Amino acid sequence: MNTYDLISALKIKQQIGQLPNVISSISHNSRQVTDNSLFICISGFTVDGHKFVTEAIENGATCIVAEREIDIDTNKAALIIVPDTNKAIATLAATFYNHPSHALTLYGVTGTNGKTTVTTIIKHLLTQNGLSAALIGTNGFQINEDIYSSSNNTTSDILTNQHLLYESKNQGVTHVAMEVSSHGLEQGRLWGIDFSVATFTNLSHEHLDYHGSMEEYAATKVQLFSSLSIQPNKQKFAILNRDDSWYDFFQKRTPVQIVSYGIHEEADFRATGIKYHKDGTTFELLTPEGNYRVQTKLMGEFNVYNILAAIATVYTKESIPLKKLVKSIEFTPSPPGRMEKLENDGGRHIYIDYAHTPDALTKAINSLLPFKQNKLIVVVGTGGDRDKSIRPLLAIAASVADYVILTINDPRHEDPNKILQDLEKGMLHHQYACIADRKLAIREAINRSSPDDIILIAGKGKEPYQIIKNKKVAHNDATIALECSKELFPNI
Ligand SMILES: CC(=O)N[C@H]1[C@@H](OP(=O)(O)OP(=O)(O)OC[C@H]2O[C@@H](n3ccc(=O)[nH]c3=O)[C@H](O)[C@@H]2O)O[C@H](CO)[C@@H](O)[C@@H]1O[C@H](C)C(=O)N[C@@H](C)C(=O)N[C@H](CCC(=O)O)C(=O)O
Ligand SMILES: Nc1ncnc2c1ncn2[C@@H]1O[C@H](COP(=O)(O)OP(=O)(O)OP(=O)(O)O)[C@@H](O)[C@H]1O
Repeated sequence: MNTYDLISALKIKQQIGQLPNVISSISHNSRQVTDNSLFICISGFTVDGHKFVTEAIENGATCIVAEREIDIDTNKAALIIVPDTNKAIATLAATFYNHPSHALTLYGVTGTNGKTTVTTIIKHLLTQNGLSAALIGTNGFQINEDIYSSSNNTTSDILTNQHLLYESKNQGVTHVAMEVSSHGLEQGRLWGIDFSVATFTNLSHEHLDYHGSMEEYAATKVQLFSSLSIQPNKQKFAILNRDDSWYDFFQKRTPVQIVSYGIHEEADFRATGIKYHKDGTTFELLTPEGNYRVQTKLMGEFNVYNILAAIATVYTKESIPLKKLVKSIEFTPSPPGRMEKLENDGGRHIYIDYAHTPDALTKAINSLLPFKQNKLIVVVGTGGDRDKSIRPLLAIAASVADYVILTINDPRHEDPNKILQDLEKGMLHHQYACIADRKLAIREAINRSSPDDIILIAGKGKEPYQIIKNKKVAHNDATIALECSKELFPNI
């Protein structure tokens, strides 16, 4: 792209050196810089990107955007000084990728729990009904049925987001479902992205180490809704959970039309007569356009909410008949690692789930209780170097189980024993063990179990690694559980 066009919208304090004529890519990561790149220095939580300018130039950067003067060889690269590189990167990303969200119908889903599940269902409803759709979130980037890349974050940085939207548009995609995290909103990872519909799942205790209080956390989340602008050519909607205690907070802070969903309160899309079966759930869907019987493979009340959110979102924005959407729900699979049942020869009912908040764990356990014939054993963990206040609350939620194994999801740099001690404080009974090694924790759960017991392994879902110190070490709860059950019950 022509460099002058690219930087035309920037607020520039100073320019040093001759600008290159063209820029072929933009990066904030010196390790990913290629020839004729623009490198933008971001001052992060761990390091300051200004330190990597030399490496960026060695890798081919010909233009540097920074917040202060840096000693560089101006024969190799020009330096542009701006007041705030976090703001500049949003402008550069939108300009470089030519505002792709304007050409797409973009669904943003936020809330403490359910973002991956709701976006996955939205994408499924769209593709099943003949639309070309992409998914961006914790499970990476997917266009229709093809997976293109994995993701480090639920909501990636603004450059990645604009790039993925641009790729979607280039590949003929018309609709994108995107997970929106509170960190993403707070850190401007969505600045310049134009959402058509914003959907709220729920709000409960999480990330308070980062946001400070539930009020601050809600104030961050609500930005997705308050930033929906009223436009003449794009009708926008906010889809809100009527049963969530934060409903009023959200509905007051958005300028667009609200569509509600829920189970207990009066709502535009409401589920009644919910029946939980071993292999799924059925309910009656009440809508302004009539009533429909819904049948799904997904388990638990929380998934009824997720389905309501997805149907309300897609129906409100698209003109797909509800009858067709309801039919598509029948074939919607659970996202990987979300209440995923592991078929095994040991006669145990083993579930892998991504619950890593107290609310999610309670909901996951509640979805299994109707089928409990024998013991319920729960393996639950939490992450090191993250919100410590969540730890005893997770153990309180797990205490509903007959036996609990407290373990660790991602130790990071923290002492494993400290994490276990914090978890242990919440245990409401003595039927538990603390096992820091997650593999041994899963093994112990299976070893302790009897036929017909339910084993819930919560916290990591299908994540293929554990973060130990700053390294990702290969790990897979499902593989470990299946190997252990084969080894422990070879003759069953
Ligand atoms: C605390 C936090 O949010 N950190 C995010 C932040 O990283 P950071 O500020 O630490 O970055 P840094 O390592 O200091 O680097 C600063 C700059 O130097 C650059 N750099 C760095 C090293 C180098 O050699 N060369 C170089 O150029 C980096 O590319 C960067 O531009 O910016 C990165 C890029 O956007 C994010 O990937 C990273 O998320 C980390 C991995 C993370 O764990 N974040 C969590 C807390 C998070 O964001 N979670 C949410 C919610 C998940 C949920 O739903 O529960 C999410 O959306 O994922
Ligand atoms: N609507 C919901 N309400 C409460 N808990 C839920 C809901 N949907 C899913 N869960 C629970 O939360 C776990 C994570 O679900 P999901 O991945 O859809 O949420 P998420 O918001 O995307 O999480 P994250 O952003 O941390 O990846 C599930 O495995 C399940 O235990």
